[in-house]
Amino acid sequence: MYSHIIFDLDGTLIESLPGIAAALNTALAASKLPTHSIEDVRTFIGDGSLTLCERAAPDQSSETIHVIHETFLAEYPKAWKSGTTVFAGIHEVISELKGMGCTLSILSNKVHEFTTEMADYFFPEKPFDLVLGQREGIAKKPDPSGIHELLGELDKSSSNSILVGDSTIDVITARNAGIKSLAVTWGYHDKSALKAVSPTLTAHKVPQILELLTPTQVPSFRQPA
Ligand SMILES: O=C(O)COP(=O)(O)O
Repeated sequence: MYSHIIFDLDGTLIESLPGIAAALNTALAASKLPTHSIEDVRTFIGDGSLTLCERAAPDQSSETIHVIHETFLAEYPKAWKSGTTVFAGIHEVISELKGMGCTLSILSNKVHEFTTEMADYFFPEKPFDLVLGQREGIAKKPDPSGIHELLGELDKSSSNSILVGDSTIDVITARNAGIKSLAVTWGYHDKSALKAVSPTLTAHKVPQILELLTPTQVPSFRQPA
C-alpha cells in the first residue's frame, strides 16, 4: 500500500482541455495566427504553457511566442472556470484515499498560481497536503525536482510514494525520481505512447486507481448498500 499518492492535474484529475483550448485560441487569434481544434490542442498539453504556445505556433519568432504566451496567461483565468470539470469518480477516489489515511499531493506543469487556485476551487475540502505547479527557476516535469521537494516537505519515502498521471512525461518523471508510476488512459496521451514508456501500473477507468493502489481494501463507495 502506498502512503503517499502524487497526482498530476490536467488530464488526470480534471478535464481542462476546453478551457486551455479557448484561452490558447483567443491568444492565437489576437496575434492573427490560425487557431486549432480541441483535438490538436490535446496533443500540445503536458509540458507547461510556454511549450503549449510553441507547439500551437510553430515557426514563429520567440518574440511572437512571448506575446501569445502573455495573452494566454491573461485569458486563462477567464477561461478555466467555464471550461474545466473534475473527471467522474475522482472526488470519490480522493475521499476514499484520504479516508484510508493516505497523504495526497499534486505535481503539475501548469503555472503554480493556476494549479493552487484550481485545486482549491475543484477540491474545496482541501484533501491535498501539498500542491505544486510550475514555478520560475524550478525545473518542470520530467525533471524529478518537484517529486524530491514533495517527498522532503511531506517527509515521505520514495518506496511508499507513487505518481498518478495521464502523460508519458509523468511516467518518465516518476522513473527519474526513483518512484513508481500509475498511468491513466482517460487523459491527453495515447494508450500506445503510455505503454511504450512502461508505467508500473495502468488504470483505464477512474475506480481502478483504488483497486490498483489499495488491492486489499474494498472502497466503501463501491460496496453494495
Ligand atoms: O499544463 C500542462 O501543460 C500540463 O499540466 P499537468 O502537468 O497538470 O498535466
